[in-house]
Parts: sequence; C-alpha cells; structure tokens
Amino acid sequence: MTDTALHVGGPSPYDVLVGRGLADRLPGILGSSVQRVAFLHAAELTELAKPVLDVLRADYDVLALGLPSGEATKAADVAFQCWEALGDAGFTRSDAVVTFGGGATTDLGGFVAATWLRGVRVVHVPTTLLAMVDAAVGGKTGINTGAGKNLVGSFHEPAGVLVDLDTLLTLPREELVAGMGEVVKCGFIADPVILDLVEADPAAAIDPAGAVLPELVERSIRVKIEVVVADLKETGGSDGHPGREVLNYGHTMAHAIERAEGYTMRHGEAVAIGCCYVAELARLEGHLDDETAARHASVFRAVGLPTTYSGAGFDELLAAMRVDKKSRGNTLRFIVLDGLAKPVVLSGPSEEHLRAAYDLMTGGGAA
Ligand SMILES: NC(=O)c1ccc[n+]([C@@H]2O[C@H](COP(=O)([O-])OP(=O)(O)OC[C@H]3O[C@@H](n4cnc5c(N)ncnc54)[C@H](O)[C@@H]3O)[C@@H](O)[C@H]2O)c1
Ligand SMILES: O=C(O)C(=O)C[C@@H](O)[C@H](O)[C@H](O)COP(=O)(O)O
Ligand SMILES: [Zn+2]
Repeated sequence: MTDTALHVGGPSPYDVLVGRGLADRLPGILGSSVQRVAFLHAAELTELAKPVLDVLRADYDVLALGLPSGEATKAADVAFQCWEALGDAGFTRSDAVVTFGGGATTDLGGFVAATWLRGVRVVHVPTTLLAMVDAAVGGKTGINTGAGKNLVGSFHEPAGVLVDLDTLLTLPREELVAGMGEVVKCGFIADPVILDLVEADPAAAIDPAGAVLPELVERSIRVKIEVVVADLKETGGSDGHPGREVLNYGHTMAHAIERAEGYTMRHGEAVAIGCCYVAELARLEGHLDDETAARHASVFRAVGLPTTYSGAGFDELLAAMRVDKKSRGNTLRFIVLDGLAKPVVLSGPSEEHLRAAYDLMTGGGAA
C-alpha cells in the first residue's frame, strides 16, 4: 500500500498521512525549530511505541511520559502532572508534543499541548481505529469532569497526523469493533458507501490485514475533514447543514450512557447505541423513514456492536443529556437524519418521544 496524504485545509493546514510504518515521517512534520519533544503515550503501549521513540530520540531531546490507559487519562490530575513535567523540563513555545495511543491519549495529549504556554505544536500518532478515523483529526481536545464527558477542552489543531495502519495489528478485536461505531456513524451522516462496504462483508470490514478496512479508514477521515474544514469550531453550518455538530450524531445519548456506566463502556459501543436511539427518535418525530431507522441496528450489529442498553433509567440519562454541548438553556438539541446522509438539527423533541425512544433502546428491559 502506498501512503496517502489527506489534506486538511483552513488557517492551520496539515496532512493526515495514512500508510504503514510511518515513524520516519515525524521529523519532517515537527520541523527543524523543535528541540524538545514530549512523547505522551499510553504506558501500556511502550513496546509498540519503540520505533517512534527511536526516530524521535535520534533528532530531539525526548521527555517520554507514560499515561494511564483509556478514559482514566482524560482527567485534570493527569493533565496537571503533564504540565508539571513540561515545566520541570523547561519546555518552550518552540518545543512540541507527540501523542501515541487511542482517542483518550490524543484527547488528553492534545489538551496538554493546547494549554501549555497557551499552545504548542502537537502531532498525533493514533493507534486505535477510533482515534485514526476521528479523535486525532479536527483539533477537538478534552478531559472529563464529574458532570460529564469532554466538558473541559479546546480546539487545537495538530501539525500533522500519522495513521500507521500496522498499529492496528496489535489492537484487541473489541477495540477494533468499537472503532467501527464512528466509521458506521460516518456512513449514516455523509458517506453511505461505507454502509454498503460493511454490509457486503462485515468480517472483511474489521480485518486489520485486509483491503476493506483501509478504504473505510480513508473514507471516514475524508468525512471528518470535509466537516471540520467547513466549521472547525462548531459555530454552525450553512445551507441547512448542521456544521460540525453533525459529527456528534448519536453522541447525546452515548455520552449520557458512558457517564452512567462510570466510563467503563467503550466510546464506540456507546455511539452505536446512541445512533440507534436517535434514529428511533427521528422516526418518532417524523424525520426518518422506518427502513433507514431499522438499518442502524442492522449495520451496527453486523460488526458486533451493541444496539440496546438498559443499565440506567430514563431520568438519569435525560439529566446527563441536558449538559451536552449542543443544549441551549433548557432545550435539548440532537442531530437527526431526514434520510440517509441528510443530517439536520432537531430542537426540543417532546418528552413523550424521548421516553418512547428510550423504551425501544432498552429492548423491553427498562431499568
Ligand atoms: N477529539 C475527538 O474528536 C474525539 C473523537 C472521537 C472520540 N474521542 C474520544 O476518544 C476516546 C476513545 O478512544 P479509543 O476508542 O481509541 O479508546 P482508548 O484511547 O481508551 O484506547 C482503548 C484501549 O486500547 C489500547 N490501545 C490503543 N492502541 C493500541 C494498539 N495499537 N494495540 C493494543 N492496544 C492498544 C489503549 O491503551 C486502551 O487500553 C473517548 O474518550 C472519546 O471521547 C475524541
Ligand atoms: O469531532 C467532533 O466534532 C465530534 O463530535 C466527534 C465525536 O466523535 C467525538 O466523540 C467528540 O469528542 C465529541 O465531542 P463533544 O463536543 O460532544 O465532546
Ligand atoms: Zn465520538
């Protein structure tokens, strides 16, 4: 496979390089003015990170910081420890951060880079499917608070993203499957060919050594790039398109479920359930046809993702959805589909429909 450079335009343009074994491309992206590099990686991935670390150590003074795995890393105390380490090592504005890991690592590392000295260069090296197709691209960074997911953060675009598909070879199957949550989301909101590819051969779609997964990765990244270039800071779209909020399809309920589960459920799994929830809500509100609504559960299930959830009551989930960033005052707002790849904003749906969609989501086993 030859490398592909997907360009992200805008005021701070950069490339997302997709290929295999890309570590030696890092110095070219970091540039010659950088002296020190903070290498923020999931500590459990130290062995996998070795080729990248070797390349960095050849050219820079490297401060390697091993971080907790998963969602636990998206916490204020972890960010604080990174800031202290950067201060101790004398990091200046011409130095840089490189992140290496899944979306939790790129979110935390991106946030540290965005806030240190009010912003230093960051390059993301995503190592999960989810981080490749979504978290590492577009500049959203963030950590969680007691009230909910990603409530503190900033927009800070990377100087580049290295998507080394070889890193997926060590990724546990359940993490690959979780990444498909965001891939399939992209299919529903913008690129139905993704859905056709997954439906045609679900096993091939999640085979990290095959040819279908790279195409899905590239298609999903292209969806994300097109959206963020048009509306980087989520201020709104034009011509009836919701803008960047479209990438939040399924996330209003997904984030509420993750919070209810104490962040033990994988994000991509929650997104799959959340997309099925909002498809039912859209159907009940007269937006979406029965067939497209039903296709949600069918595609997510085909790759092994969950589509129902009954672990928390309606009132708890509703309260959590109220602090979603799309809310305005007391008005809940959702991204829904008017049809395949036709996203619109639904403002203030009726509580009757919110609850009816919840009842369907519980699959009859309401908590
Ligand atoms: N900023 C954004 O735009 C954006 C977009 C989507 C998701 N997110 C965030 O991303 C996070 C989820 O990311 P995720 O699904 O990548 O999970 P994750 O970062 O928690 O990683 C999952 C697990 O896989 C391990 N892992 C990572 N790469 C590996 C590899 N190659 N081999 C073996 N193990 C590996 C990690 O160490 C971790 O234990 C959530 O916090 C979500 O909110 C952010
Ligand atoms: O990039 C975006 O914009 C997204 O909404 C992508 C989502 O998949 C991602 O989970 C994001 O972190 C959610 O953003 P939030 O603003 O709801 O925290
Ligand atoms: Zn997401």
